Amino acid sequence: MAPATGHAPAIMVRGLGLSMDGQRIFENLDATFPAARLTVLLGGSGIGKTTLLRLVAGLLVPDAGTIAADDGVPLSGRVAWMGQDAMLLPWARVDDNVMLGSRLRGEALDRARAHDLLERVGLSASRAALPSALSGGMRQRVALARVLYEGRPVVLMDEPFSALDSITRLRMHELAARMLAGCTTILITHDPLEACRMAQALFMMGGDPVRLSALPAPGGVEIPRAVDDPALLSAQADLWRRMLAS
Ligand SMILES: Nc1ncnc2c1ncn2[C@@H]1O[C@H](COP(=O)(O)OP(=O)(O)OP(=O)(O)O)[C@@H](O)[C@H]1O
Repeated sequence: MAPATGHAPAIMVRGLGLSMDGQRIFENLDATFPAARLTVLLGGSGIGKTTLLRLVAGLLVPDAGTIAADDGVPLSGRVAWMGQDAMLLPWARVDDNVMLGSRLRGEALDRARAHDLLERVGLSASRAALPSALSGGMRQRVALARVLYEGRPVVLMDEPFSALDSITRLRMHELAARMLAGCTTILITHDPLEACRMAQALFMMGGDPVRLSALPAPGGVEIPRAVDDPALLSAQADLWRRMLAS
């Protein structure tokens, strides 16, 4: 099964300006998120990472500037979102949670696709369960299946694995990297290991006004990288130094 439908565009942010409650968040911010790659976005707490993702998702409207796909087609309707909280409906079964988007849009439910995705995330046996019967890691796997069910070429992930234990997190990296191949993905994380395992492009957000600085990703587009890869370990140490210095 293809991981996503539609062309995965590059996303271009140009001259972005935003203030909220009298506080300037962005001023003349530029960034380019490459097509069909997983971009990791790092940066200190409160710098504006989630706000940038919300702007890309169309959940917020900027005061100035543009956010556009490089193919000229509007981003609207081409974006899926996954956050730290799985945000499952507690009264709906796992498979119904995966198909929630179809139900909300009044479309036919693609049960076969939902079940296939649940199998791929290792949750076939739980597809009729309620979310309350699942662990945190299982809930995040349902959320991943739901994002993939949407088949959108652009996927925005706001610290999706941060609430998971470290082993489950490593497993989620395997799954997400495999299943998001071909999508234009932006992943926010505070975890240097996650950044170095997953990034095909890596940006650090910081400064006043806020800017995005490109950092070298550990090399190669094959992700996730092995936790003991020397290039990863060296990049991770470098990231820790940068984060401690910022
Ligand atoms: N709805 C809102 N109204 C007013 N200010 C907001 C709103 N949402 C966010 N902000 C402010 O915008 C700034 C950026 O917040 P944002 O959540 O984007 O940061 P972040 O980098 O994602 O932080 P963290 O890593 O802690 O999640 C913060 O100063 C925050 O207080």
